[in-house]
Amino acid sequence: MNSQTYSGLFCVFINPYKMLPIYTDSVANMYVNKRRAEMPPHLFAVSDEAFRNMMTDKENQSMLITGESGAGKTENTKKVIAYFATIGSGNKNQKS
Ligand SMILES: Nc1ncnc2c1ncn2[C@@H]1O[C@H](COP(=O)(O)OP(=O)(O)OP(=O)(O)O)[C@@H](O)[C@H]1O
Repeated sequence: MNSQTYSGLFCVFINPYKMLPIYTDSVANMYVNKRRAEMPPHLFAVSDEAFRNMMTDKENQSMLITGESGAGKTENTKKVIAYFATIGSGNKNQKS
């Protein structure tokens, strides 16, 4: 089950209110250095794009995480930070 889809630049997320195995390190590694179209819609794809743009353009990046109360903003923000920690710590899929 995937509760995420794209709408233009946005990744739309429906809060599943249950723990899905979609935020594991192995899933994170699958999104490293991938184009959007190569993988199913995911917060990690947006995160990876921001990270790559930061590294390529040497510019700070912003991510807008918005939604009504209880939509999952806090949880998703934590997942984004965890993704940056995962790829920032280096892994076999990451280009130097
Ligand atoms: N990705 C997720 N998977 C499973 N459950 C989730 C997920 N994201 C959020 N939830 C559930 O929804 C609840 C509310 O999420 P969260 O606190 O992130 O919302 P919020 O948008 O930050 O809310 P508020 O604006 O009121 O602070 C969480 O406590 C959790 O139970």
